[in-house]
Amino acid sequence: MHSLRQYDVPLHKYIAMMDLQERNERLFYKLLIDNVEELLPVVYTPTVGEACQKYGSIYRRPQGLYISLKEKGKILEVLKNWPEKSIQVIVVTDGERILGLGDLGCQGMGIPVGKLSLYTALGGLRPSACLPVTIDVGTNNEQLLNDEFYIGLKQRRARGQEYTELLDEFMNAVKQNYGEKVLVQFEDFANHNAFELLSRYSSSHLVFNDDIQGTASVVLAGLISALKLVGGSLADHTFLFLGAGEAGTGIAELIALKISKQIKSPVEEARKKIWLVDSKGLIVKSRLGSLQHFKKPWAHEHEPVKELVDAVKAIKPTVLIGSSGVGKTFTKEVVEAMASFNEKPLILALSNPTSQSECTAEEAYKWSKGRAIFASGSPFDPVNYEGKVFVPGQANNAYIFPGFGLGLIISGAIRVHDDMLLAASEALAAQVKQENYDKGLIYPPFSNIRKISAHIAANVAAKVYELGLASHLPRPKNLVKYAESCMYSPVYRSYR
Ligand SMILES: O=C([O-])CC(=O)C(=O)O
Ligand SMILES: [Mg+2]
Repeated sequence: MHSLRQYDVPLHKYIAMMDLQERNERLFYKLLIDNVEELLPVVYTPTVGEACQKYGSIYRRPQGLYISLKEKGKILEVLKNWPEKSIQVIVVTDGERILGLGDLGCQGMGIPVGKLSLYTALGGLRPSACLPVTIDVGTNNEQLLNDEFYIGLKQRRARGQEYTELLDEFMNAVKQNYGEKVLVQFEDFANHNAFELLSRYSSSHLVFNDDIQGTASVVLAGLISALKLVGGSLADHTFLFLGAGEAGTGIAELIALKISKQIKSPVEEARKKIWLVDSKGLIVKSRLGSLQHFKKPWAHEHEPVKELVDAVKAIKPTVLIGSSGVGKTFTKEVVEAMASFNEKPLILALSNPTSQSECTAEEAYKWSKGRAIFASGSPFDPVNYEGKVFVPGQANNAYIFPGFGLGLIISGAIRVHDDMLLAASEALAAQVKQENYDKGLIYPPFSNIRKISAHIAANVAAKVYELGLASHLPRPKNLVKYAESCMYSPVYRSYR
């Protein structure tokens, strides 16, 4: 830590951490686990975003497995080249929508690598059981196509049948090589492919889309927990989203599912409390003809509204959620409007990295005169507003996916079910303590994350058993203890 702290530039810390991961993996994880709050922003969001943007020029040693269009027909062979044979979790991207930074092509590899480091550090999966994969189908990023240091195929993205066949071959090869209990986590695909891949493989493979489902679960946890501060039940609230992509519609769907279970009515009824704004304005019935399929369920009866601020004034949400990947969109006017009709406006600025955040923590507190309950996807430092210290929470899927994955692995789950996402949300929300609420936090601190992950894993595994989707029988009695006992710890073996 002493050497790492010599670097002022976050990217230099990132490079030093990657070098350490290569040189001494145990020490890397020991450091990360013991200093999680300090190092998470280095190996993960936001620094990993900058690392992906500059991946070609900071490249030292290869990490992860690249599968390109050129390997079509030979993917199984390529998988067999990977030195580790017993893989439990694969995180895969095609780099088309890296965080809120757009198409970074092959340089998106930083994301699977970073996510899997967290699987080990936060969730206790063995490093050797984790496989980062980047599928290289080209990039439409002109700057990268003209960059001499670009590490991927220099061609525009393959689409349609060529793309589908490559992904299909990959998914089949994965199942053939590692069996049906390997978890495949899709990460940072563009909307059109993300929804399609999840629905295509969710009935044949153990698949999980972190941006759709992981984000949904972490946000729902934050909302359940925030009810302690704002009062009422979930069904008493009105939700407005800026952004109707993977995160936005994923979160909206999970909130609706939770509300429908609470009020014992169909999910269509619950959806009426939830409104989405996309780049063309409020999603309303009159736009149905031109909406992408994943937005259609959110088209409610209302006159067209173009601007977010006007949608806020018209809908009067109690909860405002930013998930569009576009920064600085929660303007002073938007936050002030939220604060004008809410005693404690709940504002979640989820887009990553920090540059894409809808507003900063300081802005949320200042513009709401210290009344907002705020959390963001990327971390912000505590804010001193008029003598009071506010600690913003980090509503990042990193709270959920490591424990969620651990729960699937220890139970030998063969499929993911939405009820498992609800189980993860409830477990996370239950970990928020009074001392956290006192600081305005709706998430527990990351410093306890391994314990939190064990609780999430246990609740998820319990649901896997309950749904009859577990293959590891019999069910362990104490699932929290069992989850803890399965976790990898970076200790040296003792030699005599
Ligand atoms: O990586 C993160 O910090 C969260 C995430 O999945 C994304 O923004 O795509
Ligand atoms: Mg992501």
